[in-house]
Amino acid sequence: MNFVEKLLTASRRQESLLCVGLDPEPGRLPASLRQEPVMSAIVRFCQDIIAATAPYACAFKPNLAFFEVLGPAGLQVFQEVVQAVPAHIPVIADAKRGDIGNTARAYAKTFFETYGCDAVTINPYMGRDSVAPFLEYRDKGTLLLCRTSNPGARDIQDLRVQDEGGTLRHLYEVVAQLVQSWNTAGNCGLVVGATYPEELRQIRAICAQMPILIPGIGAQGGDLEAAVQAGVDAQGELAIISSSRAILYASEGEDFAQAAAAEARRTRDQINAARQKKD
Ligand SMILES: O=C(O)c1cc(=O)[nH]c(=O)n1[C@@H]1O[C@H](COP(=O)(O)O)[C@@H](O)[C@H]1O
Repeated sequence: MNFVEKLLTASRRQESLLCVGLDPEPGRLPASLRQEPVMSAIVRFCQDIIAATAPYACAFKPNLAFFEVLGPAGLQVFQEVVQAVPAHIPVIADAKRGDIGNTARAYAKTFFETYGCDAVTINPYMGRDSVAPFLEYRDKGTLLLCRTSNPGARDIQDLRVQDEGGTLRHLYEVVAQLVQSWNTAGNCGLVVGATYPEELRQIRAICAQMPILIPGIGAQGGDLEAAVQAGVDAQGELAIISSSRAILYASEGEDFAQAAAAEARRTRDQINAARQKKD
């Protein structure tokens, strides 16, 4: 089963477009976990969050920064967290890598083979040959940054450049067009912030059948309904609406897992309501 099939299967089974982001911060763990050594505390925190929110999630997205910051043992923690995700739910490694060919090959092997992730976020800035080693893994997903959720996204991604046909377009539109042409194996996706629904709508029009990872709801304040309606495909699927802090830290007390489950369920239901409204 390739990434898109696995994503659609999980999404339909769970009736969910919600991706739970795993961005664990030691300072925000509940008091009881803060008594434990930090590595085991983070593993336990993520395991409990995964178990509590899995019924409402179509994917999990651990962000490497929050594991790498822990030092050498952080990658062991990352591995344990990836392994805690139920086998039927895809894991998206949020790594935002991008480098020359042999380095990219090592990154691809790291995320797809060493850690067994289903997809990885990649920065397309270095071009086709830097992405090619990821695309060789036909059953895995390569999700390319297109129009990110942060305010500075416009600094570079909104520049007007000529596309292959000589038409002036925003750089993010040209990225979407290029990724569409790289998608011969059906294993590409895009990353577009929920904070920019109009840009998301334009990108969905260019890449009608590609999965789009959409972070920026919750803590970043993106308009959930607008993002869902702009981001889904014609069938109301293939949008991966991601939220990290709003779910992870729904409660900083001992009831953190129940609170995360309640927030995940509420978000999943809001997303589904927005999907239905679009019909
Ligand atoms: O690639 C990403 O996931 C990503 C792209 C983007 O444009 N904006 C964005 O916030 N992200 C990631 O999505 C997560 C958002 O976290 P919350 O704002 O806590 O929901 C973080 O891990 C970000 O690194």
